[in-house]
Amino acid sequence: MRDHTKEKAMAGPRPVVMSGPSGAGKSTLLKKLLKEFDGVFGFSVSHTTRSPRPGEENGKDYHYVTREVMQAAIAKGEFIENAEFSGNMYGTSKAAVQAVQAKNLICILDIDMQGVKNIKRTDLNPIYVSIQPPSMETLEKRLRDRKTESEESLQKRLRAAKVDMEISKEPGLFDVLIINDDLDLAYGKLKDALLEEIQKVRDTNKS
Ligand SMILES: Nc1ncnc2c1ncn2[C@@H]1O[C@H](COP(=O)(O)OP(=O)(O)OP(=O)(O)O)[C@@H](O)[C@H]1O
Ligand SMILES: Nc1nc2c(ncn2[C@@H]2O[C@H](COP(=O)(O)O)[C@@H](O)[C@H]2O)c(=O)[nH]1
Repeated sequence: MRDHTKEKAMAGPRPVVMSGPSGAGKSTLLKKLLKEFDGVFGFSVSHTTRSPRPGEENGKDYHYVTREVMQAAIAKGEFIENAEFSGNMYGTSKAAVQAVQAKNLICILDIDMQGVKNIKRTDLNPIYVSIQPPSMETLEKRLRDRKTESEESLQKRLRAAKVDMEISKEPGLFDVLIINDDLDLAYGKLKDALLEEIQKVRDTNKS
């Protein structure tokens, strides 16, 4: 069967992969982008086996599924990438990316470091953006203040963050590395990095 993900990836605007430690501020920044650039960006809704947090919506923030359902879908080849993070499964389905690309929008993927490495093996050809916290201390404070994690989950995320912060320094792994200290400054840098792609979508939509 033909893989339409590949055809669409080549035809439309380049997707954007946002990665970085849990708590660095990826969701905060991408939500600002989606709000300011309505009709330019679309979010790739991942699947996860973790439970929804208060305020999260099934089908909007994630597709919340059981491990059995997710494993079966992976076995059927429905996922571009998948990973185990902090005791749960996460993955990007082909359908999630296609849904955004079919609307000719810039597809944003919020994925962990394993996801980045796996996407590198595909021909999705995204712009790779790493969002990093100013320090481990700030990251821990942000995660604690967010009040979404148990102590066990928090410790797992902090351990993963240390590894992520080291690997993200690897030359050539990311196109853009943003330290999210002051939110407005970080958001400005993110917009600057994506300006060319944003303009392309706007030009296409005008014509
Ligand atoms: N520049 C900033 N200054 C202060 N607080 C921030 C900043 N950016 C984000 N935050 C806060 O830090 C917390 C973590 O941010 P966010 O949830 O966006 O991180 P994330 O990288 O998406 O995490 P995860 O990978 O776990 O989903 C949130 O409570 C958010 O409001
Ligand atoms: N490899 C993938 N990683 C993903 C995906 N969706 C989210 N994530 C990453 O998981 C962690 C934790 O997310 P949280 O919502 O539980 O805080 C975070 O680093 C996300 O970037 C995915 O589809 N694939």
